[in-house]
Amino acid sequence: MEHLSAEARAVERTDAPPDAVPDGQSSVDSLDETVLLDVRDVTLRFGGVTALDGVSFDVRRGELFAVIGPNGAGKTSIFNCLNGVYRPQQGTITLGDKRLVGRAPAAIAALGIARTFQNLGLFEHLTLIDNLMLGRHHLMRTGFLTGMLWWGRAKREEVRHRAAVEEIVELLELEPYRRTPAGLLPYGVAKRAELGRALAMEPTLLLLDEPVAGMNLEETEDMARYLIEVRRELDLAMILVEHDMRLVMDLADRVLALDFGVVIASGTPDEVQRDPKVIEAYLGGAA
Ligand SMILES: Nc1ncnc2c1ncn2[C@@H]1O[C@H](COP(=O)(O)OP(=O)(O)OP(=O)(O)O)[C@@H](O)[C@H]1O
Repeated sequence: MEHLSAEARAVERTDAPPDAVPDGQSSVDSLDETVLLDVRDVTLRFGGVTALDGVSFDVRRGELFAVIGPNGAGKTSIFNCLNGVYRPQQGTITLGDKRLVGRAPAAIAALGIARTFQNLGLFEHLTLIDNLMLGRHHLMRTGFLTGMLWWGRAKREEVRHRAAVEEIVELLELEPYRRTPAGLLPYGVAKRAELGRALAMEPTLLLLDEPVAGMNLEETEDMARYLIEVRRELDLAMILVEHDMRLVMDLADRVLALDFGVVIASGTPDEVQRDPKVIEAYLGGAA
């Protein structure tokens, strides 16, 4: 299984476009300047529909980067290009020194991109712990046959993976639900378990697809707290697609706004929030 070294995960960019580094913004200034993900000029068409039209952006190591836009703007299409489900007709996507376009979803997951799903990617009949263990499947080296032949090694590997899963359970305060089948988890907890499943993959880049969709205010605030905690504890970058503007503005370091597959603004949350094009397209002139 191919894994990136810490060095290979990130390449120094010296040709960042001027709008990629906004001036005088403390939250951005404190970020690692090293680019982890570079998306250049990506165009994706479905017949006559252009879902993404020359989209470019980059995500730095440890950054929480948000993508916003009205329905049909192209947010999900970006995620599907990043994880190999869609293949753009034009453009490049680079993670560290690895080009992603043309790779299969499993190969991209093995390079360190994990994703949470809006409608939950959990196996309902499996316990929370087993769902998290499955998240680590691609990290496990012992297959059934080698497990039979080298029982001691398989056991040691299982112990190591269970310990890693328990750390995630602790981080996300999921202890009371360890043995609960995923299908019986309360909604807010299931969304957190979904985050845990993705974290169990030990990603370098986590794609968060509407992590607070359908949540009440209390659950949303809880999730925000866990995302902050994950960020503090784990060395990973996140791309957040979310309709909850308060969450985006509170958590994101930088925001990219799309409309009809075109980038209409990018910068700090404040800059994007104030951008007239965003107000018109996304907030319908209400702000
Ligand atoms: N598989 C597909 N086949 C045809 N058209 C598609 C497909 N996937 C997306 N599109 C089109 O591409 C455009 C962008 O869709 P996308 O789902 O990426 O938007 P979105 O910003 O995620 O929207 P939402 O907020 O509603 O989830 C839309 O016009 C959509 O109809």
